[in-house]
Formats: sequence, C-alpha cells, structure tokens
Amino acid sequence: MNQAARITVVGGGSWATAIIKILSEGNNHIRWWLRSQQDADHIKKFHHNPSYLSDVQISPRKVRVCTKIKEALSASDHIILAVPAAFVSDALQGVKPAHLAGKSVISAIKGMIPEKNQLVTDWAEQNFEVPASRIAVIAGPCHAEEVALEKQSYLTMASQNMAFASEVAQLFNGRFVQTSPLDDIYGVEYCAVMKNIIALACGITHGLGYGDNFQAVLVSNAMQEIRRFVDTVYPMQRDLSASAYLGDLLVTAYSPFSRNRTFGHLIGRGYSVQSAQMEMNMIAEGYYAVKSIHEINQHYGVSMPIVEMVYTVLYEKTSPVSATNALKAVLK
Ligand SMILES: NC(=O)C1=CN([C@@H]2O[C@H](COP(=O)(O)OP(=O)(O)OC[C@H]3O[C@@H](n4cnc5c(N)ncnc54)[C@H](OP(=O)(O)O)[C@@H]3O)[C@@H](O)[C@H]2O)C=CC1
Ligand SMILES: O=C(CO)COP(=O)(O)O
Repeated sequence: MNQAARITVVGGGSWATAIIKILSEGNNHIRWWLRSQQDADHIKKFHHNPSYLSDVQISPRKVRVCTKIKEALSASDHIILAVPAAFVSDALQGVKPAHLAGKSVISAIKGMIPEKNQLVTDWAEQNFEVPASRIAVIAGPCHAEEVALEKQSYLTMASQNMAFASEVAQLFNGRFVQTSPLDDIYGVEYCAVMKNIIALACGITHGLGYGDNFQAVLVSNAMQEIRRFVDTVYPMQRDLSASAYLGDLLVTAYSPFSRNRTFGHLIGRGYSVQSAQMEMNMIAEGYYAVKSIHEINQHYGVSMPIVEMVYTVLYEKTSPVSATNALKAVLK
C-alpha cells in the first residue's frame, strides 16, 4: 500500500472545501488552514464548514483543522494554495522560504497576484524559493458545488516536471474525479486567468439581455483571443481544445455556479462594482485579473477586444451598454 501523503490545504472557501472532500477519499493526512477561528471551531465541533459548501462532511479522522499558518505548513510535504490570488499573500503572512523548504506547492488558484501582475506559481517560486520542479497547478472545468454533489469531474495537473504532475494527479484521482498530467503549467495558468475575464463578459452581456446566439459568438471569439494572448506570452505547442483550456472556459461561461459570470450578470443588470461584490459572498477572480491582463498587455499589444470591454466597464466606468455596442462591431 502507498504511504499516506501529508497535505496542507490553505484556504477556507468553496474550492478549498471541495479539495478537502476530494483528498479525504484517499489515504491522506490532511491539514486544513482557515483564517476564520470561528469557522475552524465550527468544523472541529460539527464536521462541516458553516460558510461554504456546508453539506460536505469533514472527517475528523482524516482532516486536522488549524488557524496557525506555520503550524499548518510544517506538518505536510505538499502545500495546496486555495485562496483567491488577491489574498494569498495575506494568508501566507510571516511565512519564509525556510518554512517551505523541501515541500511542494500546488496552486489551485485561478488568478494573478494583483499588485505584481504575477502568476501565482512564479510568485511562489520567487518569494519562497520553491523549485519549479516541485510546483504544480490544478486546472480544468470543475465547480466546487458539483464536487460537493459528487458529480463526475475531470482535473488536469500541470507542472514543468511531468513526474511531479503525475504524482499530484494521483493524489486527486478518485471515485468521482478523474485526473491527468500536463507539462504546460504557464499555458493553463494564463488560460484559467483569462477564462474568468471572459465569464465576466458573458455575465455582463447576459445581464443586458443578449441571448444564446450572441453568447456562442462571444465564446468563440474569446477562444481566439485567449489563443492570441497565451501564444504570445508563452509560446509552446499546445492543444487549446483540451478540457484544461476550452473545457474550463465553457464551464465558467455557461454554468449558473460560475462566480465570475454571476458577478458580470449583476454588472450588466446595473449594479455598481461595490454593490455586486457585496451581493456575492464569494470572490470573482476576473475582477482583479482583468486589470492585471490589461496592464501586462500594454507590453505585448495583443488584440483583445473582450478583455478591453470588461476592463473599461469595471475600471473606467464605461456603461455596459456602450462597451458591448463597441464590442459587437468587432465580433465575427
Ligand atoms: N469555487 C470553485 O469552484 C473554484 C475556484 N477556483 C479558484 O480557487 C480560488 C479560491 O476560490 P473560492 O474558494 O471559490 O473562493 P471563495 O469566494 O469561495 O472563498 C474566498 C476565500 O478567501 C478568503 N479570504 C477572503 N479575504 C481574505 C483575506 N483578506 N485574507 C485571507 N483570506 C481571505 C475567505 O475567507 P473567509 O471565509 O474567512 O472570508 C475564503 O476562504 C480562486 O482562485 C478560484 O478562482 C478554482 C476552481 C474551482
Ligand atoms: O474555475 C472555476 C471552475 O473551473 C470556478 O470559477 P467560476 O466560479 O467563476 O466559474
């Protein structure tokens, strides 16, 4: 029998809770770090997260909950980051490279470090000196809510080190989740960031009353936009029709579970950014990502009309109606 893996999950939101559920299926020793003492106490006492996916049962035999980050890290060999990118530095406050020495870092985050416009894996490598060969990302179309319901799902684990990607894929493979390894870590990371922005555009236009005909054209154009951008910033032979790329775009563009689409929909319905954020008790990564991608693209100059439409609505107060009218003219 395989030795039990020692894994720490950092984050108390819906994706962290779903990951805990997936990993609890296997022979793993799991540490779970949450920032909320109240939620941690509740999980210890009642064996479920009161704030997110509260139907998911947490086994106290397999999962040890704590709110002290260094203690949570020290217990494990694999560290899974599952907080929104904007808060990951807060979550790892006080953590030094020595605390992560000899450990691997697996990012389940689909966003960029906003103040640095940096991919999370680059940030982990630079800030904590984790070698690229021990860094992976979790990609693919997979909503936490469907994991909670044990609906058949697929994940792709990407790393520059295929042996490590396979090791991580094995950790997550189970009864209702099927996994595969991939070597295109930057490609899937950028695509995951981009698809959140596209979901905002889908939500905005849906909120304005556009239908399925328009959305199909929007998503097709979005895929071309993603291809242009990713092939420019990180050229490599890749099949963008694979589920880690196209599948992730489709699920977020069409699913009612999508945080980014829901956020965009509220904006399209006339909510301000602040009131849309208050209306949702979850984070839409695309809100932060669109600023980062817009700024990164000042350097590359890739044609990205959908990203620019979302950027002008969220950061330049252009009305969703006029931004969409301008976009309509360039879609094919
Ligand atoms: N949800 C999903 O289906 C999927 C999500 N992802 C990605 O996973 C990541 C996490 O998203 P998700 O779980 O959905 O997020 P949620 O919106 O469900 O949860 C947000 C989490 O962030 C925490 N948080 C908020 N502010 C801070 C802060 N200042 N410092 C530290 N922590 C903070 C919250 O803590 P608290 O509860 O204490 O406020 C909560 O744990 C994102 O990058 C997302 O794109 C990827 C695939 C699927
Ligand atoms: O990336 C996700 C599912 O694959 C979750 O993001 P959304 O909730 O915005 O769709």
